[in-house]
Amino acid sequence: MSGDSLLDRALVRLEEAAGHLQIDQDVIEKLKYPRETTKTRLLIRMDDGSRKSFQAWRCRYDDTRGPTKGGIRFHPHSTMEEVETLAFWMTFKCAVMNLPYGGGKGAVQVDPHSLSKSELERLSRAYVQAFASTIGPDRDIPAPDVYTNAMIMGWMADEYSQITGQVSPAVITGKPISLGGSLGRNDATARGGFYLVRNLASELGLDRDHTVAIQGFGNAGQYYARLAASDRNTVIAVSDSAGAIYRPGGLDVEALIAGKSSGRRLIDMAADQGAHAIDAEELLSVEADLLVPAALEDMITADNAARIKAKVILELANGPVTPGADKILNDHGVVVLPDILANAGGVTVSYFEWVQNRQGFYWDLEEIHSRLLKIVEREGRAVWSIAKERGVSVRSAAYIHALDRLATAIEAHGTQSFFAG
Ligand SMILES: NC(=O)C1=CN([C@@H]2O[C@H](COP(=O)(O)OP(=O)(O)OC[C@H]3O[C@@H](n4cnc5c(N)ncnc54)[C@H](O)[C@@H]3O)[C@@H](O)[C@H]2O)C=CC1
Ligand SMILES: O=C(O)CCC(=O)C(=O)O
Repeated sequence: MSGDSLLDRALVRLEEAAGHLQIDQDVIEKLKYPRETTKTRLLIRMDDGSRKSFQAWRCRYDDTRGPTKGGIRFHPHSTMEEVETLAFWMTFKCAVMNLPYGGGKGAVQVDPHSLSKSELERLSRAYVQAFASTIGPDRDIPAPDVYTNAMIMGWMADEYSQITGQVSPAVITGKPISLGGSLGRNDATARGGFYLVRNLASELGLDRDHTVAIQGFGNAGQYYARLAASDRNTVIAVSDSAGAIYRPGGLDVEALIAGKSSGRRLIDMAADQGAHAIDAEELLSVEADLLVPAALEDMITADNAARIKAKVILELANGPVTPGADKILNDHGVVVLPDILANAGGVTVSYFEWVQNRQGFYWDLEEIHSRLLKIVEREGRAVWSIAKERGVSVRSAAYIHALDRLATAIEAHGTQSFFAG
């Protein structure tokens, strides 16, 4: 790959995996470009009567294995390229877990914290109005991502039902339970990562009482902290967008979650916890056995990777480690459990939600957890075996596993279906 954009760097992983498989070059060519990206501006009325417009995108990267699937992000720095890269990752994530989906993603370039609740609702409804013909239960199925949540998914599902004149809960996942959401979707991203670490703990050299540092304290980070603490791990450092806190003896996770839900920043809770406020970057190099990036992409780079002391990195965020950092971590013996496997619990329980919506019959939490566990263990073990057998990183193994499935499906469709002439 020639350039150094986010998508170019993501495609490096595709090329690497392709080198390990006998795959038709047409397959690789197909996976290098998004199938369709739609861009629009959403125009909404603000509470004071003024008008504002926001750039928005939805990308359907590849639908060979099923309808495209992936979250919607509301973030002031979102770009079209970020959306396409996230949709590329979704394509591989769904294939790693063997879910019957392709990959998609969407975003609005907005700081949602600057909007009132009614402005946020109008923006969410405007997104669905703009993309009503892109999304659909058999075409493209959104879900929550950074700075979006169940409430927003509920508004979006409602808007879609109003537009189509039909109740269509399966068009969006991550909805409130009262609107057809699934039990267990709230902590599914963290739980999938937690099951993966627990299953591979002895191979990873992690004791039951290992220490954990978590970057990002939203849906993925908070639930990981809770699951880890309840399994006798010690959470020693956490961060949010305002800064990080560190206490070598362990933090009180439940108090931090309660504080965050009442609108406090982590650094404002440092004193209550007997913790030090540290530089956000310093969180990456604390003496923790496990480092969990759970914020945004490109956080661990060639510039800071050598300072990491953790034995294992669990990528709950999408794309937190750059290819340059991967090399350094590998040389230092740090094992990276890659995003497309580590954070796939979220989309897996989204799949369960979609299945339940379509069958109109809902499972209890025990069933959700046992189905998730089975898939994470099955695919996690398969990826681990590929890594050992081929002597490659866990990331390369996950890409090889996914690409094998994607190539089989692309070839089954027939390559003439997408190359004219
Ligand atoms: N929510 C989900 O189901 C899934 C989320 N992910 C990924 O997990 C990551 C986090 O997503 P969510 O937890 O859903 O988002 P969220 O919106 O619930 O939380 C994001 C958190 O990151 C923090 N943050 C933002 N910038 C930061 C920075 N520079 N340093 C430290 N913290 C920072 C925010 O303060 C907030 O605590 C993203 O990469 C997302 O794509 C992946 C799979 C599924
Ligand atoms: O739950 C989903 O469908 C997608 C979640 C997502 O956007 C992700 O895994 O990055």
